Amino acid sequence: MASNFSSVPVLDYALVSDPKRKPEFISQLQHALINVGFLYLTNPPVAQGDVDDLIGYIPRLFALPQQAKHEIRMANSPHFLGYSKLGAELTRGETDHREQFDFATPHTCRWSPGAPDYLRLWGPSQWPEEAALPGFKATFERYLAQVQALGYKFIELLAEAFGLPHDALAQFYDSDALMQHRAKIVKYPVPSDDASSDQGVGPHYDAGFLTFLLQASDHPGLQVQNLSGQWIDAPPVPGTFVVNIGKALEFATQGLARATSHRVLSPPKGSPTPRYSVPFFQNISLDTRLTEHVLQFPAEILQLKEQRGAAAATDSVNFTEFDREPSGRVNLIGRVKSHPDVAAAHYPDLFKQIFPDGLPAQGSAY
Ligand SMILES: O=C(O)CCC(=O)C(=O)O
Ligand SMILES: [Fe+2]
Repeated sequence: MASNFSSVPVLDYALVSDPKRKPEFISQLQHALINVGFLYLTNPPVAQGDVDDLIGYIPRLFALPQQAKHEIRMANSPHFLGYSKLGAELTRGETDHREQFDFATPHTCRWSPGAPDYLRLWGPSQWPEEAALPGFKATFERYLAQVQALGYKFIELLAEAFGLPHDALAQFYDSDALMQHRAKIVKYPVPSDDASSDQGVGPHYDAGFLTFLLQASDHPGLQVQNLSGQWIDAPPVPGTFVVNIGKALEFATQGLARATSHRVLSPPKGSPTPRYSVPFFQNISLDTRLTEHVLQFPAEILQLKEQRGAAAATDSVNFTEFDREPSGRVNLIGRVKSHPDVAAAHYPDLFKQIFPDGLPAQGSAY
């Protein structure tokens, strides 16, 4: 195996704006995309003041009275946006030990009766009452807009790293107003002394194009699976994002950009504080069928993939339907599996297809 990795590479975004050093960045990016599928980004173009403000809000968000969180529960939302209480989510059929709020960039739902179900996947966020957490919504929206802009820029850099014109992947997006990207604010609580599982979130791949993860406390726990199947730590590094590749981008780049399996372990028993994180998931247009967009890569770039070698078999959640179905449908199926109770309320037909025996015993709290 030519290119196994034992740590996650660190790339400095400041190089991008220095014409002399940008080629260095592009070459490091090419290596990280093809061989690792994860990287740390230092000096990201997101105001540190906004990041710090967001980090300050997170414990207060989770400390809202249970009733205030219940009012914005995900079960209210056909868009799978809102609050999920501890243990409400499944990965590989196992309960994840995390509490979370799903928010998204602004979007007006385009669905109308008779249109495909998957157009309902995007719509407005549910925000806590302004008086309960003054300034939180504005801060988080400011943060999301900056990470969204970074995401589009990063896709251009990725195209360059793969020898394509910088706008080669623009075909996967609609205009800004028609797009929606999603971010979660997550709390991994310290397990109680008698807890049997340390699954914060089980081994999985992300679904979309790129994920930009802010590790918002100093707890390690994120682990990334290398080519031989070992779990490599990706601990928090202040001032950085962890960037990784989703299955849709892997498919769109013919496997050049590697989607890498990862998981999060709960904080150790007895820790004084929980772990917090904010993953931002960059989506592609809901209507895109990936098989209809074949990118033409230079032969010497495609060769780099052959040199990488194959990844060991993994039992992480996979997304096999990508090639045939519109991306919105692939995503909707993923959401139904993760949040069956929300699906039962809003997508009863699809729910019955996927869970013919009804709600699983766990993961049905909201
Ligand atoms: O919380 C983290 O550090 C990572 C979360 C993650 O991988 C996910 O939600 O997809
Ligand atoms: Fe993930």
